[in-house]
Amino acid sequence: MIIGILKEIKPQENRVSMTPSGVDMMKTNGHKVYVEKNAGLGSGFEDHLYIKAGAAILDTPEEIYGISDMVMHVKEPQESEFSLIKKWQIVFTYLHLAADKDLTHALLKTGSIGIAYETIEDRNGKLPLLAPMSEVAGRLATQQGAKYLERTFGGRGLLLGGVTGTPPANVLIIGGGVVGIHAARVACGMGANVTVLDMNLDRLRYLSEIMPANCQALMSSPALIKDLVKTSDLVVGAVLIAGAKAPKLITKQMLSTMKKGSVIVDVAIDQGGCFETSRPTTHGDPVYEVDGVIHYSVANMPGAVPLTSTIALTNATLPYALKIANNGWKAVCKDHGFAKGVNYVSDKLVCKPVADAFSMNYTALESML
Ligand SMILES: NC(=O)C1=CN([C@@H]2O[C@H](COP(=O)(O)OP(=O)(O)OC[C@H]3O[C@@H](n4cnc5c(N)ncnc54)[C@H](O)[C@@H]3O)[C@@H](O)[C@H]2O)C=CC1
Ligand SMILES: CC(=O)C(=O)O
Repeated sequence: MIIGILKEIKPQENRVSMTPSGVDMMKTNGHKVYVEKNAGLGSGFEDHLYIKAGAAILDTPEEIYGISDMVMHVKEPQESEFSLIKKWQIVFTYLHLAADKDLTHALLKTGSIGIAYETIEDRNGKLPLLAPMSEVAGRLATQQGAKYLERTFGGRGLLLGGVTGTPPANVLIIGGGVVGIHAARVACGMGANVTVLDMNLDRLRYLSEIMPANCQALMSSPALIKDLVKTSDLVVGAVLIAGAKAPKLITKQMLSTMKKGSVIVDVAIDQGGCFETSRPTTHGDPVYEVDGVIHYSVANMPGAVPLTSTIALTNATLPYALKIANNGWKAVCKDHGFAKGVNYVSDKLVCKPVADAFSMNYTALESML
């Protein structure tokens, strides 16, 4: 198979979808890899490393799209790329379609096959290609929250852990999955008073067993969220219903009861955000204020730390890319977890949560195989 590695063009996105060692692995398996010029630069991989591993470098995205059977990205294709995507080309990347109707329509028009990292499941129903970036984003959520609580960044002027004789900050984390646990670990390590909410009793039991004493894990409910936001200094939104638009858990009215200068970090913004007042921001302009509450809602948080994120991401994506290249996407769909990653085939939406998000027609993937 011919695989094309595109340079990310989303603002301040410095990750890349394959490392030179991934190229080497593809080559060993008999595949050809083309890498767009300088695609790996932001992650510390110069073109000569890709050439040494066996890739050829092409100057433009036009050339990469033109020659490849499968293109790989980190983030969703941007508007300038829609006309370059070929019919029946495999587009393997994060797509987050449920958050973006225009993107969904644009990709369906290309006639390509969209396989989303974030909806592929493993045999335990977990999301192995989302997890590494959720680990990064969870840790960053607390790091960014702590920063924006500083007075010079517009916050209340509170140190997350406090110091001797002063109270720590109250951190509320809604969603105790991968993002949630990593956000909680960092906040606990910094000495904050942490509450994690989830709907899944098994997950709450696990969190209660392994988290330190300054973390309590509670059953999520609208009433409890309404109550807790009033005393929270930092709130992290970390819920997910796989593939679907995020539920809105903090309304504008609830926001108005929060302390001025408190911070909310909506990590779930890539699925539309779980706070009513959230809108996507960028690393260049990451925050805005509503009712005196600082909102941080960058949709590609791991892009801030590409040296860590690229390695973590490609460790997870490469085995799947290799399976697609070795067997073809249809054969890999015999694995039901992988099949969940296929979001659209030509002009048909085959991911039900995405179809539901926009009341669009859903086609069962089986009928396309
Ligand atoms: N902004 C960014 O750069 C990034 C965003 N994300 C996003 O972060 C979100 C969370 O991802 P993960 O932690 O990997 O998902 P996950 O599936 O590991 O965890 C989600 C948790 O939310 C819980 N949940 C669902 N509804 C809830 C509710 N109403 N109240 C409380 N908990 C609820 C689930 O039980 C689950 O434990 C996703 O939207 C993901 O796409 C992930 C990585 C980077
Ligand atoms: C998960 C995702 O969309 C990201 O890492 O940017």
